[in-house]
Amino acid sequence: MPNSVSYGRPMTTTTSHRSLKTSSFSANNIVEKKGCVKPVAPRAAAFYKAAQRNPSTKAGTEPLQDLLTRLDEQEKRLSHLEDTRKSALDKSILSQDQLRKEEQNKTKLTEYLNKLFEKKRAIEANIEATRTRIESIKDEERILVQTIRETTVEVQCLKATLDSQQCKTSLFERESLEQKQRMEDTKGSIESLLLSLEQERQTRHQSENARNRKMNIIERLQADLKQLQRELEEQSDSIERNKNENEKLCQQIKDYANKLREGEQQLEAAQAKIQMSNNQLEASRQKTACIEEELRNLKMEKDALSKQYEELKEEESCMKAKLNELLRNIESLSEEMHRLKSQEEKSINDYKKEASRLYECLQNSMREREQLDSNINSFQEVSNETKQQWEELQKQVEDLQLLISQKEKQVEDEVNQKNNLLQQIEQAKESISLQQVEIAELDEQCRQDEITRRYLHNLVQELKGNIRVFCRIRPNLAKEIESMLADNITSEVNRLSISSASSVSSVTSSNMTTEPQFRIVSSSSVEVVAPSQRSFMETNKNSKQHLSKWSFSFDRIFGPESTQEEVFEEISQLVQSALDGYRVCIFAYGQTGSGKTYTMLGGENEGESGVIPKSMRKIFSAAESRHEHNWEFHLKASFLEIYNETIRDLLADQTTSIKERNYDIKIDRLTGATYVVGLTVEDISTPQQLEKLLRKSMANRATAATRCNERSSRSHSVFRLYISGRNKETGQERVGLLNLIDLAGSERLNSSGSTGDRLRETQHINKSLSALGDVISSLSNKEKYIPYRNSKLTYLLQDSLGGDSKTLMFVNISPTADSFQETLCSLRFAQKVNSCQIGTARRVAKVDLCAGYLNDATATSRLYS
Ligand SMILES: Nc1ncnc2c1ncn2[C@@H]1O[C@H](COP(=O)(O)OP(=O)(O)OP(=O)(O)O)[C@@H](O)[C@H]1O
Repeated sequence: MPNSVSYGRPMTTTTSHRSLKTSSFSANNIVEKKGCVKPVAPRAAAFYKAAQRNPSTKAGTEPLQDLLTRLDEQEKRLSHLEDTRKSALDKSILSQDQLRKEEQNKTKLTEYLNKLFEKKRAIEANIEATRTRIESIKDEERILVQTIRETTVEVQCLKATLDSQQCKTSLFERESLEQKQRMEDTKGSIESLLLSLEQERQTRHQSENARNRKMNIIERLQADLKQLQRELEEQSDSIERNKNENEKLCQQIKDYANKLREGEQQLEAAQAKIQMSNNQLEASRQKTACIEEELRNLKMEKDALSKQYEELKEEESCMKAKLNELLRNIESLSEEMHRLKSQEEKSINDYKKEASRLYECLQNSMREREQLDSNINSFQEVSNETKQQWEELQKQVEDLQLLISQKEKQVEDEVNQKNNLLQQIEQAKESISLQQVEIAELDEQCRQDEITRRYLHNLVQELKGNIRVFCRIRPNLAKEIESMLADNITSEVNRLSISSASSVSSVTSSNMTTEPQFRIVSSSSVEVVAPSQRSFMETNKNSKQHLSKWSFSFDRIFGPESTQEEVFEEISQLVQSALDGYRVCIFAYGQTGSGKTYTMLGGENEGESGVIPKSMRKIFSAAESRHEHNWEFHLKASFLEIYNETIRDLLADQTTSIKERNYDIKIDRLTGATYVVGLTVEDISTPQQLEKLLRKSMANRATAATRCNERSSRSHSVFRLYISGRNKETGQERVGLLNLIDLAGSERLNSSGSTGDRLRETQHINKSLSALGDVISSLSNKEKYIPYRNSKLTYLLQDSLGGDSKTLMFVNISPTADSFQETLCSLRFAQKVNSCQIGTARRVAKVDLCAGYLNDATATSRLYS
């Protein structure tokens, strides 16, 4: 036996231990490949016994014993290691068996994979075959598409034929329309109708022939269409067959795909098994690793075993590599399988798409066919309609013939009626011409009347004198009556009995010692009775004027009971004369509170409107009535205030610049017309516009209060209305000017008690009023120089105060005792004015160029155009 050991000669004690160690190491070296080791412990025991038997060695027994014990221990350890090695070897054998089994499995798997490859190859072959089939189907499809295209072309040709046919039909329709038109033309006369009917019949005959020819063409076309329909049906059958084949192929592809799916499943199962073997291999690897760990502890003693184990390991790694290669192969295979599968799916999808496209083509061709069918139907309908229309036309022709005969009758009747009407019109014309002559005569009479009226009016004016004075006594105001009662003055004002204009009347008072008394003797004269001598002397100590009675004569006296209407009635002719081209000036003169503004503008209540609004209404209505006689009037107005000899524009927007503006008065040298530079002159075409203008001017009037009254009473307000008229018929032109002036209060300086600014105001007022008196007196005296320039007021009214103009002055009287002295002054001033004779009024007409008044291109156009 190779594992038997020969120890030779016995060793010395000193070297025995090392020898033993060496022997023990050598024993390790004699481990055979199969793992068989000879036991050495019994030999140590024998050696130990022999040593005990030998007395010479007795002294050295104890260390030997120790050695032997250790040797025994070593031997035990060795045997233990031997056992471990054996078990490891067994395990290794076991793992080798497992590996072998795995190898077998692998070979089986390889075989299985080979089978799978074969299957795959078969599937590939099948796919290839399917592809070739698909190709052939595609070819068939191409042919089919070609056929469809050809069919489409044919259908298009057919459509074109149909279109041409439709064109022909429309031509036919047009022809029919033309015929209709011609038939309508024949309505003019029966002869032409009969002629055209004859033509129509011929045309109809021709068109019937044409229609028959067209019908033959249509029938031929219909036969062609039927033939095409049959071909289309055949093609659709072949398409249907192709479709069935396609479906079958789809089914086969589906089966192949199922088989492929099964193969994949099997492959997956094999992969799962490989995975299990891998797991087992991994487990055995772990166990081997454990053994390696143990062996590593004994690596010095178990080199041989390690070597063998290394060899095993190498083998294992080889196996692993093989296994990995196998796995890789499997993976590549599965990838290939996937790729093939995706390719397959793609080709299936492509095929499906192609099939759906083919199906769509089929649908389209079907639709086109339906369209063609419907076109044929519509064409048939159209031809039927044309037939119907033709019949209707024939019927209409008959109806028209009937209608024409009826119309002829109607025309005859109408001609008779027309002749009758013409006769009537002739008669009417004659009567109209007679009436026109009458109207012309009447118009002429009217014109003559108007001329006479104007002549008479002017004659009256001249007789009355061109400056006239009206006196107006206002009634006592409520507050005045109250204050008189409070002062225990028994006023008999309420019992005033003022006679009418014709009868003598008196304004009496029960207490004659305090109250003035107005006694209106006639419509043109008034007596003023002074208050008591005592009270009069008290207030006017230095005055020698203590007469108890004064008589005054004016053109007209208006008592307290006189209404605004009565007053205006008296002046309306004067106002109206402005429309006839006269310059008219109406003043209101009197002390503050005497009723000037009431007379000129009016009171606060309705129905109390004064001269200005009433004049405007009169002018508007007169202009309207003259419109019938071809007169057209154009009105413009300005409104200004003269305060402290300064002009203020009452129609201007009261901005600072305008307020502080110094307006200059200019005279147009050619016409003699006065105008204020920069003054607002507004067009007026309605009474409403005038009302608006008056409201604006009132709002603009200064309102600084004085002890006597408001500032408005301390300024002169001048309203000017520029009138230009033209007769459209005769071409006559007239320009008139109406000045309506509310003068400032005429009270004397001491009575107003003014000082400072108020004193200056009063001085200015007195100056301007005396300037007015001077101008009137100069005019009356026919002086060479008329002092117009002494005040702004007279300067402004220069063109309206003079020989050519008409002037009226209201002298307004307050009935209170306090105002007696002022009343007297006012009456005296008015008396003076009334005694003046300032010439004959003259109408201003544009044709009257010699007068040169208001005819220049500058001032006149500014004011009147
Ligand atoms: N005829 C009249 N009938 C009724 N009331 C009148 C009449 N005349 C004037 N009055 C009233 O007398 C008052 C003073 O009149 P008004 O303001 O017209 O005087 P005036 O002379 O214009 O004064 P001023 O110079 O301050 O403008 C007003 O309340 C007015 O209504």
